[in-house]
Amino acid sequence: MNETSAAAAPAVGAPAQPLALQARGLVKRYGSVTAINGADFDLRSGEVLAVIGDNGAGKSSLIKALAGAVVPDEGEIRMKGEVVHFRNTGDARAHGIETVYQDLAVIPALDIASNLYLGREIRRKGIMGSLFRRLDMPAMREEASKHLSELKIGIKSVNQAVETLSGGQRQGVAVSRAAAFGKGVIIMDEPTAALGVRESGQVIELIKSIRDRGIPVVLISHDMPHVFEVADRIHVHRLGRRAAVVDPKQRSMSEVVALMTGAERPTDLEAAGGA
Ligand SMILES: Nc1ncnc2c1ncn2[C@@H]1O[C@H](COP(=O)(O)OP(=O)(O)OP(=O)(O)O)[C@@H](O)[C@H]1O
Repeated sequence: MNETSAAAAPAVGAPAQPLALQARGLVKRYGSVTAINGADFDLRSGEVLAVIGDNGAGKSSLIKALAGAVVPDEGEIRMKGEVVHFRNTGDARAHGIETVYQDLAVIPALDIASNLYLGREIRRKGIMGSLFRRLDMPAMREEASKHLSELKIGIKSVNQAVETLSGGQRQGVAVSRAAAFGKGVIIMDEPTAALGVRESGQVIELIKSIRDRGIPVVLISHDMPHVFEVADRIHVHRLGRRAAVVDPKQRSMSEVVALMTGAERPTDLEAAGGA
């Protein structure tokens, strides 16, 4: 167990730390399809929680509910113990939840600094900003450089257009944007799916840097080696709900895949949400 997850597990007798993000009994139906079928979810402070499951298991629907992109029909979501109601992604963002989707949502023709501050631009001080809505580009560039270097993303200039970057670097910009604003939770949906080996490795390092800064990360991934490299715990999703929470130090990759497909049954402790 690493230091951060050790910190999340309170000593015997110590008051339990509220979970960074928690859900109980979430349900989401689309007509006759039940995408989320009574799902529970627990994210501890300072951990990387991998969410895995077969195609159609309902991972994306769960994550969308946690990110405000889908409003569940039933169930409860809490942040640090407080019940929250997300009507849209803006509500979740206002609570510090940032999501990096697979399709990234970066604008290739814009430079890195503008991409980082997309929709949250810094305006110039005084009347130029308040009335004429002029952007404070120097401030945005300076801040953008700081965010990139904090995560050790090696990009020469934030004036560079995103279309000139490699896939891994683009992913780095999207992750930096999430890390710059996601003070509560960062959710990443298949961040390495479209990347090569070296670039995937860089994204895994980024996830570790974010955890090291104390921000918990939810990582949806089909890539078991990545999951086992970076996750503190693994949430196994099956048939629209949480089937188990697994400690990657206690289980092999093939066992976890068997839990995911239903070929193997979880222990009672794993089925109840793990240790
Ligand atoms: N907007 C929607 N309308 C109708 N059905 C939907 C909608 N979104 C998801 N579903 C259905 O809900 C189920 C769960 O889908 P979801 O995308 O959440 O699964 P997933 O585990 O993320 O799958 P994958 O790994 O293939 O992306 C599927 O049967 C899917 O077809």
